[in-house]
Order: sequence, then structure tokens, then C-alpha cells
Amino acid sequence: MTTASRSRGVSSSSLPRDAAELRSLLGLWVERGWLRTLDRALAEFFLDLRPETDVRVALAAALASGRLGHGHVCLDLEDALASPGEVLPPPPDGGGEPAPWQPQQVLAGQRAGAWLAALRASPLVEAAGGGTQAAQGDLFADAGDPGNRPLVLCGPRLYLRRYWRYERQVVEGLRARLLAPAAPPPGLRARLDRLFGPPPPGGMPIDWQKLACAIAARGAFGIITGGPGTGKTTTVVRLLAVLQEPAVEAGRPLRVRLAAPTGKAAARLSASIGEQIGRLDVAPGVRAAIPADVVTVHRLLGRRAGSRQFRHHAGRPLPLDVLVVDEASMVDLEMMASLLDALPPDARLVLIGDKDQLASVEAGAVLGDLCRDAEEGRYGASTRQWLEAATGLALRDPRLREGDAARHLLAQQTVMLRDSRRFGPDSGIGRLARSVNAGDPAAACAELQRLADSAGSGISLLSAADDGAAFASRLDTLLLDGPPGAQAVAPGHAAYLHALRDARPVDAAPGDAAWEDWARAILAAFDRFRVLCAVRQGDHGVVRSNQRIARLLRARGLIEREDGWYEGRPVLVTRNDPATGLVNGDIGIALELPAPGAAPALRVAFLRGDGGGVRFVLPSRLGAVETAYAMTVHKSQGSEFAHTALLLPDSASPVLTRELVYTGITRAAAWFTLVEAAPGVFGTAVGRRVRRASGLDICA
Ligand SMILES: Nc1ncnc2c1ncn2[C@@H]1O[C@H](COP(=O)(O)OP(=O)(O)OP(=O)(O)O)[C@@H](O)[C@H]1O
Repeated sequence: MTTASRSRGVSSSSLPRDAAELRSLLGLWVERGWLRTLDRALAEFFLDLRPETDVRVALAAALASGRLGHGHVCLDLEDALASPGEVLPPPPDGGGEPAPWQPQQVLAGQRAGAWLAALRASPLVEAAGGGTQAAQGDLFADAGDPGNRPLVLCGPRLYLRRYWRYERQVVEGLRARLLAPAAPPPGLRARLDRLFGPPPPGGMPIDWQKLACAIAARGAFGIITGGPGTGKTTTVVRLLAVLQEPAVEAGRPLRVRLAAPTGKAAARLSASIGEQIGRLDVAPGVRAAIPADVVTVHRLLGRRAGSRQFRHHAGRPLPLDVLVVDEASMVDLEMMASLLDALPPDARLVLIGDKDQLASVEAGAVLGDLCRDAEEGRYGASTRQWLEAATGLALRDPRLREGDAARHLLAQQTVMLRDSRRFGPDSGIGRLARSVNAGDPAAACAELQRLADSAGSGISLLSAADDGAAFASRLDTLLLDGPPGAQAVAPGHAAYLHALRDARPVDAAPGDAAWEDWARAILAAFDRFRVLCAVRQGDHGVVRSNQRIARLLRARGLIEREDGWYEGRPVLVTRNDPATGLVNGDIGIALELPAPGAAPALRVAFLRGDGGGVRFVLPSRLGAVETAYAMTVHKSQGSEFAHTALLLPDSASPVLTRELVYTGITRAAAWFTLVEAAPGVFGTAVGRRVRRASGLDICA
């Protein structure tokens, strides 16, 4: 037993009786991995500041801070005390058997009413109505003034003030845009008909892309959500044409900027927008006024080195008229607040993304929260009328439900695209993704089994329900060679190393273009397969999966060593690096290149941002990289691979959710393999949603 647990007297399962007991309990939670040091430090700071602080207030502060580390913007005390086992997820080692000092036991039987009363009575807590803009003072400047108290209680939700302020900024910023008078471009109907085609007889079936374009064109804010291949990029490019045409005709082209949360997503969108602009049926002047250049949100806002501040903010807004943010599911609350702060009041903002994907690693699930009504439409009568007139479509679809323009304010400016051109009704990947999203574990498991049993579905399943040795050796085969019988479409990691060896242009002189072509082909071959893990640690986490694959490749003689730098080592850049121009998420492969008058040396090949050229970087110049045979599902967002194998671990960790499985499946373009290290884990994950506490609710 540790010092902390002894000093606390672990026999009691009730709350700490005083500050000393609370300090030792928090020490124990940090030691055992339930909380971070900074969560404990916050509670201790409050106890130091005001020694008379009720232990419930200090404990709630530590929990609210701890929840931030798991993506929650606040601590909902009613939910937390009703389900104390879910307040803090167990640490990576599982936290051991329930013990009296564990969060679930300490919080068991506590009543939210008493905690809320203690919080309301505390001079550290401001009780907020939730509808007003918070004062922006220094966190601890004057804890006596309610506008500066470090904690904010809004109904049952307890926030650290900074996050409450972000949430209010987002709510107020979006609300103002949603209530701004609609300003559709002139001649909208004719422009839509030209770009999307005239409406079908009777206005059915609904062209969701046309609808989305109309909605986003009419207001200062719009959301276009949809799964992979539903035409989000196509719609955005046509939307920009619809907005830009009258502006160019009037001789005042709009200043349009495109942004994405990560460098990888920005590069991918740049490439696909560039391609779509080329196909657009508009005058050359309009086409020229639609940019294909996509920057990261951080770069757009102008991050100040070493601080949370940006160059652009309300006092120095971005010089633009239209801003499109793609992959918006990855935008966290703080980033969204900063964006809205820096946006001129009369600029249009359009968010694009897949609401069903995993949310950002940082706190907040902004797109998911904003798209709460997207499935059901919830258009009010006036929106319906306007949409039908603007598009010639009839809004009759059994999936749509009546809405109220004031109560469902956001929904009036949101459209969900529903028809995937990539994963149509017969695609196995599409069927599995839809079944996972529907959220019925038994039905999803049955669909997975049925698809895995039918040849040509593009789905395979490897389950530890097989006996252990067979499972391990089948997994090894999968990782190296792909699923048996499907290796042409669904390779394993041996394939790119064969390409490396077999296609090496041995006769080419140093610097010859053949070396760049070879590197490009190897990078493309490597991108045909990726192992995605739910977690970093454990037998089926990223770290051990990378070690396992390296060991297997070496045993087969395809690489020379298992660690350090070696030819063929794939790496993932984990931090933006201005010195090399590489961004978080970039993938490179170490290759041996000839050098004039010197021995061949390793260089790491990366595709350039425009997707065409290759650049070679010395391994010694790469600071933050890790081996990339396997990566987390989180890191894979915004990428796509011909074959993905999703490894679900053998314990039902709380990170295993429907959104994680859906994101993993939809990274696969041609083939998806599910590896289940314990029977039943897939079903458990499908039954669990990412539910992040927040108060993002916008009404008129
Ligand atoms: N209305 C359309 N008419 C013809 N082709 C279309 C249309 N909409 C989409 N496509 C085609 O379908 C494919 C997917 O479209 P798009 O890239 O716009 O989808 P997306 O939702 O942005 O995909 P992703 O999930 O990759 O971001 C593209 O090849 C695109 O050209």
C-alpha cells in the first residue's frame, strides 16, 4: 500500500472529510493515473487560496479539470453523480479491482443537489445563467467579483472559466450569424439549376447537394455534413461558384479562404478542390476567383509562437468575405472560439465535415454538437418554403421531421448529404459503416459476420474467438501479406518493401529523376495499407503493433533492423516543424540514395504539399517522428488507404466507441479488415457513443 492510501485510511468509501484527506486522495489518484498532476494542482491551489473551501468544491474542480483531459468541456454533476463509474475513465492499466479510494467508490451515493448547493455558495464559483457573455478578466484577479471567479456553474455543469468563455463565444458568435438577415446571391435558382441540373419532375428525389448549396448560400453561417464520398467537396466548390459569380460580374470578387485543422487534411483538400475547380462549368474569371490553396486554421489565424494568442482576433479580424473550414469534426472548442473571434461580423462561415467521425483530441465535440438535428432536418415552415422555391426540390423524405425555426435555429442552416458515391448501397464498407452508425450492436455484429462471410464484400474479420496460436499467426500473415486470397486489392506491409527492392533504379546516377519517381511509387505503395489502433499501449496498441510488424518484416529479410533508422522505415511526423516545413501527420519513408563521390546515405522521402513532388530530408533533421506501420485512429483522420486493418484491443477500454470504429472503417477505400483481440469488443464499441459534456445549444 502506498503512503497516500495509508494516510487516507482506505477503509472508508465516503468523501474526504477535510482538506488533508482530499489532498492525499488526489495524490493517490495522480499516482495511479486517474488524474493528471495539473488537475490535482488546481484543487490544491484553491485549498491554499481559501483553506475553508468545501472539499466537494475542490474535488469538483479537480474532476472538471480531469474531464478536460478526456475531451469534456465541463463536468455535468448530475450525470457524474448518477454514473460515478464514468466520471474518470480507468487509467491504461485498468486501475485494478474497484477499491474504496477509486473515483467510483468515493462518489457513490453522493447527491447532486448538495454538491450544487455547495458550489453555489462558494466564492470560487460564479453561478451563470448561461446566456450572457462572460467577463474576460484574469482568471484569479479577484475571486470575490463573480465575473472573475475561476469556476463557473451553469445549471448542473461546472466549467473552468476559460472553457466556459470559449463556449459562450461559440454560442454567441454562431447565434449572431444565424440571426443575421439572409442574403442569398442574386439569381440563385438559375445558378443552382445550371450547376446541379434542373429539378426532377415533382422535385423528387431530393438532390441533397443542391439543397446544401442553397442553404449555405443564403446565410452568414452554414454546415454541410456527410459521410465519405457524399460530395462535400463538390458542393463546396459549386457553392463558391454560386457566391463568386455575381461578385465577379459586379467587379468585386469575394475574398475566399479555405482552411482545415491539420496540415494533412489541408493538403488533401487542396488536391481535391484543385481537381474539382477544373471541372466547374463557369466563366474563366469565376474559376480563377476560387482558390485551391488550403491552409491550416492555425496558420490562417497566425499562431504566435509559444502562446495561445493569434495574430487575428476581434480587434484585428481576418481580411476575408468567405471562410470554408473542412474536416470540421477535428476542430475543438478553443479553436472554434478563436476562429469566430477573428471572423469579420459580415463574413460567411461554412463548416464541412462528417459529424459521425471522432471528435478532436482536445476538449469539445463542436461539429457533433452542432449537428444534433442533422439526420432529421428539422426545417421550419419558412425554411422549407424558401428551400423549395430556391431549388425546385420537394422536401418530402421520410427521414425528415418537422422543425421549429426558433427552437431548431442551427438546423435551419444545416444539411446532411446522404448519398455516397464512393460507398454506394452495394459497397461492403458502406454497409458496415452505416450499420455501425445505426448503433445496434447485435445488428452491426451480424452485418459484419455476413459481409466477412461473403466473397467480394471487401470486408474480412479476424477474431480472437479462434484459438490463441491460430489468431496470432493469422494476424502476422494479415499484417505482412493482407487477408488470404485478397492480396491484390488488400495488401499487407510486405508489398511496399517489395516495391522498394524490386523497382530500385540501380543504374540511375545520383540526383537522377528516376530516384524521385521510385520514392513516389514507394510512398504510394505504403499508403495502400495502414494498421489503425484504438489505443497506444497494450498488446494491440500502436507501440507494440509497430514493434511486432518490424520484427516480422526483419524475420522475412525485408528490413535490416527493427529500431533506429533503417531503409524502409516509415515515419509519422508528430509536430509541425517550421525548419523543415513538415507538418503533424506527414508520412515519410527512409530510403538509401546514392550521393556523388560518397557512400549511399539514408534520406527520408516525403510527398510535397501539392502531392506531386518528393522532398528528401536527412533523418538527423527530423525531431518529432515515430514509426508508422501502425497509427491511432485519431491520427488517421483526414487520410484514406486502399486497405485498413482496425485492431481492437482485448479490453473494453472507454475509448472504444462507435465513432472510433466508424472512423476506422471509413479510412478504407477498397478493403477493411477488423481485428478483434477479444470476442465481443466490436459490439461493445458500437454500443458506446462519444458523449462529451457541453452546453453548446443555440436557440433564437
Ligand atoms: N453531383 C456530382 N456529380 C458527379 N460526380 C460527383 C458529384 N458529387 C460527387 N461526385 C464525385 O464523387 C466523388 C466524391 O465526391 P467528393 O470528393 O466531393 O466527396 P467528399 O464528401 O468531399 O469526400 P471525402 O469524404 O473524401 O471528403 C468524387 O469523385 C466526385 O467527383
